Amino acid sequence: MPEQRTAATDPPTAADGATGGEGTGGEGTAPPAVRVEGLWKRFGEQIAVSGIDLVLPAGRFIGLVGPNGAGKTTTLSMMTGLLRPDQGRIRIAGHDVWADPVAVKSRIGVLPEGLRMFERLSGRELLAYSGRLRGLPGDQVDQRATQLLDVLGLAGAQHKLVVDYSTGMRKKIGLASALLHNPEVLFLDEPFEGVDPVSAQTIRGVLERYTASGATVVFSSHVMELVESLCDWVAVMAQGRIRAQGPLAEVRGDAPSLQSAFLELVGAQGTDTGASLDWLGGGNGTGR
Ligand SMILES: Nc1ncnc2c1ncn2[C@@H]1O[C@H](COP(=O)(O)OP(=O)(O)OP(=O)(O)O)[C@@H](O)[C@H]1O
Repeated sequence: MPEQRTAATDPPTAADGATGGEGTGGEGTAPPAVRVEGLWKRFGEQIAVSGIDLVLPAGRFIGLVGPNGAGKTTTLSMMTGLLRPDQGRIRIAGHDVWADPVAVKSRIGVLPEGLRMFERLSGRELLAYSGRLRGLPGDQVDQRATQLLDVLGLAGAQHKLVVDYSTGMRKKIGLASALLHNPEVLFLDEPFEGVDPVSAQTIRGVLERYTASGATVVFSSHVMELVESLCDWVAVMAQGRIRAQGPLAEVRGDAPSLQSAFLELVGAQGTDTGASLDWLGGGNGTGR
């Protein structure tokens, strides 16, 4: 098992200008967007999340990366109040997810994995429903919904039922719904999966603009090139543990790319890349 990258696993200090004491209220000392302490989750014999600590500063574009089964979705589900931890504490912008759920839910937007939506609503009806559920006035919901549908290229499909949307369209209407109330922190589980390059570029633009205004995006992905080009902060997870966290450049270290740093951090270098599958391909007519 590789060692943790010590410099990058230390929580950021006030000197980073990124975080400070929890709700101390002083200038430049806003609480981090997310603070996780001693978080555990077990499913039967399987430990999905193994006592992790994380500090994700506000105003950053943050990537949570890790191989399949690392515990990313489980962690995001606990951060957003969708799954109760066995042990540990999570605070969003200084508010405890389980002790103060209303304060937390009003501050976050969530695009979960395998998003369940009210599929018999049209895209526009779904946004109207989400906005009203968030307590926004009707005219504001209408205005924001129109703008989001336009920007995300869904205006032409706004009256179509969500059940008839493609995978990418579902991601986009889910994102619109998560952004409608202008949350402080946006959690996205694999937001670019199934999204075409043009739509991905649009989503990217929307998210970059959103973080530039001081909001925080936390998203999970396996696609290192994407994380490297979008994020300024990353947390690397493997086997339920945090292997590294910190500014992208620090986590990447001397490695030529985030991909190489990632392989080293998760201990996947030298993994069998399929050489043992010597029967595969070649068209030699044997063993088929
Ligand atoms: N509801 C569940 N019941 C049993 N085991 C679960 C459940 N949810 C997750 N796990 C297990 O917990 C571990 C972490 O899963 P998780 O979905 O959090 O990983 P992930 O990093 O999001 O993976 P991927 O990138 O493949 O989506 C895996 O071993 C998974 O099988």
